[in-house]
Amino acid sequence: MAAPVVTGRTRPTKVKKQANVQKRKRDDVDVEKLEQAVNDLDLKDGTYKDFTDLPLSDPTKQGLKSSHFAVMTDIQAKAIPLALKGHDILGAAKTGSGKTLSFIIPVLENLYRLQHVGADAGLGALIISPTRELAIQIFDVLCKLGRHGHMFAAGLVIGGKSLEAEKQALTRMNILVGTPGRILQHLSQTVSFNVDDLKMLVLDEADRILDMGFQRDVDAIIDYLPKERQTMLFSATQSRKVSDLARLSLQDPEYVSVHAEDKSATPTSLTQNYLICPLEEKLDTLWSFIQASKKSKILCFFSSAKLVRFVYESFRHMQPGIPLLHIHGRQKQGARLDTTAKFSAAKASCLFATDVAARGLDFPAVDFVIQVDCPEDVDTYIHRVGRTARYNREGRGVIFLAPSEEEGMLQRLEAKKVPVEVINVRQKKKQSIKSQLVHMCFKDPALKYLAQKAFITYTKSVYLQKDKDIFKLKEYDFEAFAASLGLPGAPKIRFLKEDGEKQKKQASRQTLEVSESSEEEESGEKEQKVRTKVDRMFGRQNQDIFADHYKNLVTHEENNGVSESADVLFNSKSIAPADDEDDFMAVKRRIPADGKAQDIDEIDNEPQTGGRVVNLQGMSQPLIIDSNRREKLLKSKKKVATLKDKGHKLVFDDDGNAHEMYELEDEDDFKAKGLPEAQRQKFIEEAKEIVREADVLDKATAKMKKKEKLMKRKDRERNLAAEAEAARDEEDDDDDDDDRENGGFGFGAVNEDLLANFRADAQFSDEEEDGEDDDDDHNEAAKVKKEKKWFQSDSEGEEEGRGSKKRKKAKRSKRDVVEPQTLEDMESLAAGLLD
Ligand SMILES: Nc1ncnc2c1ncn2[C@@H]1O[C@H](COP(=O)(O)OP(=O)(O)OP(=O)(O)O)[C@@H](O)[C@H]1O
Repeated sequence: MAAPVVTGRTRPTKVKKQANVQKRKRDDVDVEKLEQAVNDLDLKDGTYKDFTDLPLSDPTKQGLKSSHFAVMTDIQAKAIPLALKGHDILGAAKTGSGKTLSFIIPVLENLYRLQHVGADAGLGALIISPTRELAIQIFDVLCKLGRHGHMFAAGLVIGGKSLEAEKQALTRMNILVGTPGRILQHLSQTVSFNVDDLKMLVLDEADRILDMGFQRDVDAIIDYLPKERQTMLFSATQSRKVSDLARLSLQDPEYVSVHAEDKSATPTSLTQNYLICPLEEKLDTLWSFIQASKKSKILCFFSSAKLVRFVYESFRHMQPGIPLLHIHGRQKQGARLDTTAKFSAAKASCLFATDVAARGLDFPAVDFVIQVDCPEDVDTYIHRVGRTARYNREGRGVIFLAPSEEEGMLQRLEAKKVPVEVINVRQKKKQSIKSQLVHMCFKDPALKYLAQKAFITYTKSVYLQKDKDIFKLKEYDFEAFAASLGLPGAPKIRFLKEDGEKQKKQASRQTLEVSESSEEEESGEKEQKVRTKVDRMFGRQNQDIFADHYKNLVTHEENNGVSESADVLFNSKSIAPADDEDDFMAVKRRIPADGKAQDIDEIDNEPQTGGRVVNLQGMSQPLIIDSNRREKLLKSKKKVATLKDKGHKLVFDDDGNAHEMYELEDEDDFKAKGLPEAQRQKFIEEAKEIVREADVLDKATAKMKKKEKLMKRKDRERNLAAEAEAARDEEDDDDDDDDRENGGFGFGAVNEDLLANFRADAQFSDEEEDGEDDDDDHNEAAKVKKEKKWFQSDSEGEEEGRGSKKRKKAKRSKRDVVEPQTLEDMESLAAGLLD
């Protein structure tokens, strides 16, 4: 049977038609037997230990064998028999305990027994994963197991790939693995994507897929699916929320929780520690740890992508002696896949990651999981730390806890049966990298910018954390933290809602405003302005490393004394120190619709309306810009350019003084020159005189040139004529008889005609010169052309040759004429030559 066909990474197998037919017949018999065996399955605990004990199809058995899966794990032994019988399942088991096979095997087997195969059958099973990497991993396991004879077409749909290519392949799919967003996109956009016959729905990391982040997508997906289906949910942190069960229309689900009675919610082979580490010492500690474990495979978790990037970039600069990698959700798909592949293959490496790598990923042989930033909850902790100590391997997890986080986090861990032991850092081995980070940030503005962003996103993440017993914003020393990142000072963060209750309600991105203007905050300006996307961008940008485009814009406005325009346009809080002297992006004045200028302070105290009138210097009309238009305006480079002053040219005098290109004359001098009309007349007369003189000179020069040209031409002509004559003389003497035999077609005849040709040419040239000065090269080329033509037209040449003999003889006498000395000589010579 064919291995699954996949989109993106296709693994087609060509199976001969006949073999297929025979196989199908065998399968039919197989299916009947299997169906019977499945019905007879004993669901008592501990009945089945090995995969061979289960009634599985031959292709699946082969797949398991070739992957060296023999003994089932607890979750597999419990969940697979139930799933084979068609039960809905809520599966919970520790990380790394083999949950993937617990749903892959039933998917293959149940569809196999239903003979839900081929393009006509449509989609039979849908497996949803919260991340692309996990979807790929599941798909790989599916392919591994299915490639030994299963005929299903299986596909992988994750973001970051060609939607069109996926659309084409989707119609043929029997099993589909994907992320919620992409699956929903296909369900709503791909007309031929048929899910009416779906038999199985699987949610891996179900608690994550069912949480707030994916709620809308998942609910929409469920709406497309038939209600009659088997549904399986798996996670290491499975919940039995009634609401979730209702959402998914589970029917009498079996709750399979194999480790519920265990002392620990984490694998027993996992050693877990925590160390108390103030925020400002985190990077020193991490660096020292990496230095001490250069031969290990380490996975470090951070709370934000910016922090991951900053630590990766800065540590890389310091050459830690171990390959560094980083992964976060903002990377491109290719880079993410590349990183996961590299880290999987590496023996010793350190991967900095966000929670995008926290769930489900099965990196082989990870030695350490370091949670540099405290996770949002214990479930996240369990998933993160579960990247090590997988399937009976040993592993170690270490979490860095700030002093204020210790108590709350330990309580939460204990409540969820996660045993962690405190450890201390050996101070002797601890290295400080603060000065190096300061140096790097000073030298490299991009790194400094990253550090600022890292600081801001970290602070933001702490602010947005729901569990305020762990994350106590006021307990952190943010100044020291900023210094530890190499920053000269902490970028100021303004939290609009300080009240704890309100924080919870309003814990969304919009409630957090970031500004580096400390003065502004201290002044307690409470007014909330409508902030556009651009405003926020400007608010966040580090002015030192603004994109060039914006830098130019700002510089230009400043240079032209319209610094207020930038600020008004962007409506941003000043991110420069609010020093009156330094008016970078500080609003000086705004002109309201009635045209009366007002101080900015007055305006700021007024309630904001949608529109605003701005007078930009260098513009003839006051410009009315409402916030919508302003945003549009800013998106268009062309329009922004129209707001800029066009600039003006300066000329420098001999002393190096700059002047306007067209400067007004001194008034007295101007008056002394008389009335404008008289001045104009005088100017015209003077100009006329200059033109007249120039004209005479031009004419004389033109005449001389013409004569010179003529002389040259005549000279050439005379020389040629002389040569032709000499040649003829020779032939006249020696080859008269030969000429006659050849019908007069010999070199003599040719030269004779050539001469005639030159004559004609000379005449032609003269005529041309009367018209306009012609290019010498052109004439020369024309001559060569005519020569060629001559040599080719035999009869013409013969005739002309004979006719011109007399003329030639007459001119032979003039051959020895004295070299012309003057123009008159030349002209008379030319006249003679031309008859
Ligand atoms: N029966 C088995 N025999 C041998 N190895 C197995 C078996 N089942 C699973 N494994 C291996 O155990 C590892 C972990 O399996 P899997 O990724 O399915 O765990 P999981 O429970 O899904 O973990 P997580 O909760 O982190 O997603 C894999 O490398 C897998 O190949």
